[in-house]
Amino acid sequence: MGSERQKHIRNFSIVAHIDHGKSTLADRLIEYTGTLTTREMETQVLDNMELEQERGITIKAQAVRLIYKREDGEYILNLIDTPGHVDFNYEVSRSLQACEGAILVVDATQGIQAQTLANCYLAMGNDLEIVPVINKIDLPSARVDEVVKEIEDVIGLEAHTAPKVSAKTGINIVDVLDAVVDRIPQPKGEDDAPLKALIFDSYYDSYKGVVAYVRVKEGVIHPGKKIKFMASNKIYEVTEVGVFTPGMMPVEMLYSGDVGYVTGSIKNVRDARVGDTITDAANPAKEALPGYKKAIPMVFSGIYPIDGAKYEELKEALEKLQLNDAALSFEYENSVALGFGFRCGFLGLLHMEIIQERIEREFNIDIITTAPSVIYKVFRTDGDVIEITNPTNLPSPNEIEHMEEPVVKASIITPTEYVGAVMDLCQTRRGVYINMEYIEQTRAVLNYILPLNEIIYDFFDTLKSRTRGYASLDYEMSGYQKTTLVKLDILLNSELVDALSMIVPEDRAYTKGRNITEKLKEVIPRQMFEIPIQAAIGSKIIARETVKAMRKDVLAKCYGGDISRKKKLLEKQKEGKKRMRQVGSVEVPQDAFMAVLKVE
Ligand SMILES: Nc1nc2c(ncn2[C@@H]2O[C@H](COP(=O)(O)OP(=O)(O)OP(=O)(O)O)[C@@H](O)[C@H]2O)c(=O)[nH]1
Repeated sequence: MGSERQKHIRNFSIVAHIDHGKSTLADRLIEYTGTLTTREMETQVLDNMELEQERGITIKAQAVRLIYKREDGEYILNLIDTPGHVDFNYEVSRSLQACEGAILVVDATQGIQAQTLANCYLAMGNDLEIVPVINKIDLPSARVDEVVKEIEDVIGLEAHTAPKVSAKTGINIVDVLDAVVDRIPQPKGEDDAPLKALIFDSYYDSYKGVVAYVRVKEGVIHPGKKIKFMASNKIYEVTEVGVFTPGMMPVEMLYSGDVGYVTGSIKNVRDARVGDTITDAANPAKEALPGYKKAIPMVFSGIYPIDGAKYEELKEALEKLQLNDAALSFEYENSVALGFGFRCGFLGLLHMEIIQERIEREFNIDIITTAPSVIYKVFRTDGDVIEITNPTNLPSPNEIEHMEEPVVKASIITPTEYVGAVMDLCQTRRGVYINMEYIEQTRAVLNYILPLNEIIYDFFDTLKSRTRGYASLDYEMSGYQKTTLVKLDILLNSELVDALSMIVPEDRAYTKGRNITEKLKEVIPRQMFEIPIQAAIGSKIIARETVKAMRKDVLAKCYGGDISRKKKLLEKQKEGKKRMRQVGSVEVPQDAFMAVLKVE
């Protein structure tokens, strides 16, 4: 039946479509329960990564303990924050496993959006109690009654009694706390059973070592205890356990039902993987907690240091990032054009951009990223099937029987007036229409099968611009489909640049080749000699542009003998050079590698 203590614990997450106010609501809950003073609040506390704030999205799941006092007693509410972007669905799912319930925030001006549905289904799949909360009721454009109806009709959750709040102004926030206490079940589990604690997040701290965020399901955990990580089989002694207030506050013991952290001078996060179960080394549990939905990288690209000497540094940076990011994968790769680097696997394009930015900002390494690729399956004529994430490794056409590419089931919610525009976009991206449903006659849910390759570049941006920002997108992997694909190569000054090769559908190769050569012509600066830019399939050239030779030296601009000015100019030129990479005989700017992706 659970202990007296557990009656006063609730573990919950907040899920929502992006921008529906999850972080703002979390802040209000923190503020209301007095976990932080208003001054400490300043900015949204749960989004505390610098990058995250700039992009306004929640990336890493975090936790905070709220103390809520009301007439019938004092409750410990453990709030576990979850990310809202499709790239990070895996983090949502692992956070949800640590909870008994979830608040589903729906923006009263926007209603149900694609990720409202996706996150809600994810929570339902984890058997969580879902508490809908209608947010932004302070806005004049709020349509509370309609949104209640949408939630009831589309999701099938009772929503008349849902808290109707403004996370911004604080209206009715207490209703949310009451709903959490009254509707979300208390945790179960026995303190005297063998320890089972689920790691739902972790990060590397240079003083404490790996800090594992845990939900204790059974048993207790305290400093001095020898613990075993069931997947890695590693044993450590606990040095500290604690709770999030939201800073880390050490406590004597974590009991079953608790959410907190565990440290143990763990040097390597691979020993304490997210999703693993911690047990008692002396009295181990018979089996681990059911595994998480594993994060599988979907998008791969090469990352190379601009300065080849920084290869080791780049490796260390990736290792460090991996400590905090179970979904990031990398392996050594070698490119003729770019030298030593790494083939990295990401959840999606946003994830990739975030990693790139962190390498440059936090580790101060200038990098070149090559065109992202999905995982292609190549069925060889000799009967073997291989998986390709780097176009360079594609066997020659005569060795290929056929190829398959990954596809996703995409679900797009749009106001009905943009249905035509959305269908048109999906069509040009090789989409296959499945069906369309209506939400209250004003909006439509369009379901398509789309090649993953078509949506990893700029699908989302294009969708947004074609629907004036109103459409929302969610997608899930949906297997592989047979497609006729070819490798498109780019030659600079007649030399093949392996890092610019990409795999494209055969019927798109010509257009793509033309667009890429045109784009490269724009981004490659003039040099001392003429540079032909060619696109080729095998030995067949399908497009060509030329960068004309430079006529004047930069110094020619300096009249007279103003040395300091000349110096400045040379200095500036050196700065510019840093972002360049010598590829064969040609200097290629870093953004050329990304620019080729952005071509339609
Ligand atoms: N008017 C009004 N604006 C709100 C309310 N709640 C949130 N907002 C605003 O909506 C925007 C998005 O809020 P966030 O809390 O960052 O949304 P989120 O769901 O956490 O978004 P991600 O972290 O990006 O997933 C911000 O500009 C908030 O200030 C509300 O109740 N009323």
